[in-house]
Amino acid sequence: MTYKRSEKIKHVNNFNDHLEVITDGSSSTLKLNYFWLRENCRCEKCFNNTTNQRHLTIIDLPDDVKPDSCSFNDGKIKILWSDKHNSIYSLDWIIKYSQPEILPDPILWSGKLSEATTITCNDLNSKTKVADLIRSLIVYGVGFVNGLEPTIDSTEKVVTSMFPVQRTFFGDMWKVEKYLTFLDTAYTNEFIGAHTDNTYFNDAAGLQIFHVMKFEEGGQSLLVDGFRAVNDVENVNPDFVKCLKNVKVESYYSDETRLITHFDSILKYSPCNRLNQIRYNLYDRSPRMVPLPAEQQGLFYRSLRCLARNIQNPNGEWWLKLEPGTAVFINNWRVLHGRASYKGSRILGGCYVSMGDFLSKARMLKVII
Ligand SMILES: C[N+](C)(C)CCCC[C@H](N)C(=O)O
Ligand SMILES: O=C(O)CCC(=O)C(=O)O
Repeated sequence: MTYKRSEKIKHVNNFNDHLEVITDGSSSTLKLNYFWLRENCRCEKCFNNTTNQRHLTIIDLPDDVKPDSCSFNDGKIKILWSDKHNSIYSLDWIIKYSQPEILPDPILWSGKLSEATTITCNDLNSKTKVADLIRSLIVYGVGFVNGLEPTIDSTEKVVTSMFPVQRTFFGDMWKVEKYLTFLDTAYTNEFIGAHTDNTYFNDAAGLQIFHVMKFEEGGQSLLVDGFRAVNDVENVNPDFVKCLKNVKVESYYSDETRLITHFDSILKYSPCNRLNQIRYNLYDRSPRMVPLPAEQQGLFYRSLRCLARNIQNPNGEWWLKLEPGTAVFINNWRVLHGRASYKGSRILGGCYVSMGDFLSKARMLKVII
């Protein structure tokens, strides 16, 4: 049930451990736990309105706190609590924090995606245009910015006009050629199949920005909607999706100076059980399968192979040629990327942006409310 903002209160009823608020904008009822209301009092004694942090801690309050009296008018609910504290709550605040954040719904795609938003460098001063790019990254997982100079500086300027760059051991802005600066296929001229990055980090980058600044032959880019592939697996066998959601696999990066590993599931879901992230990288997956018992590894491999077949389904692949001057922005929690092998010189610039910083910008521009 999604409540609209600026609804009106029709009734308020007190129950043993919660308040029920009936509004004129929706058929159902808001059920508000008394302790939740009391510990979220926004008066200056309970809450620091400068730092947006609570003053009180939950053990400061009696377990059985409940209203001695309760009234409402003009979109506000006033409560005198049994601990003799007075609180005032706005209905808009209650509605905002009584339901999940509202994001644009994802739209699954296969093959060439003409609906992805493209903006130009000149659009970066427009909140509306930047919001369009961000919306495309939530709805489709892909967006483009063109009009760049074919340089790292120009790429950095475009990205940092919207988001801070996420630093990893690869650096802040990276420049990728066929020299093994790091021990990864990306730093060769070989084919790379569809994958998401950073499965060996706890916090996989939310965005990956690629700008092919120079190329000679080959090196086309591949994009695949990971959420579409998961949907296809669900249609084959829901138990495979459940397995990929529950089994945690180890990924790793190893070179002479570092060994980075991280255990996590390939599919991760939001608290509302919506697919929130795919962490799929067959290249960086570690041989270590424990603690998964050997007798359960058969189901895991059947599940992963089903996902791999759907990811590698040619009908779902979008092959595109990134030209110097155009940067592709990829939602690395949803869309997989890869590239064809190439000959001669090729220079790829880019960077990561954390999912936290991306979603924060989306909230500031009201793409998420
Ligand atoms: C993007 N950049 C070239 C810096 C990293 C390339 C390494 C990607 C790594 N296999 C991963 O999946 O995280
Ligand atoms: O070279 C490319 O276009 C992409 C390389 C890649 O897959 C990566 O850096 O994760």
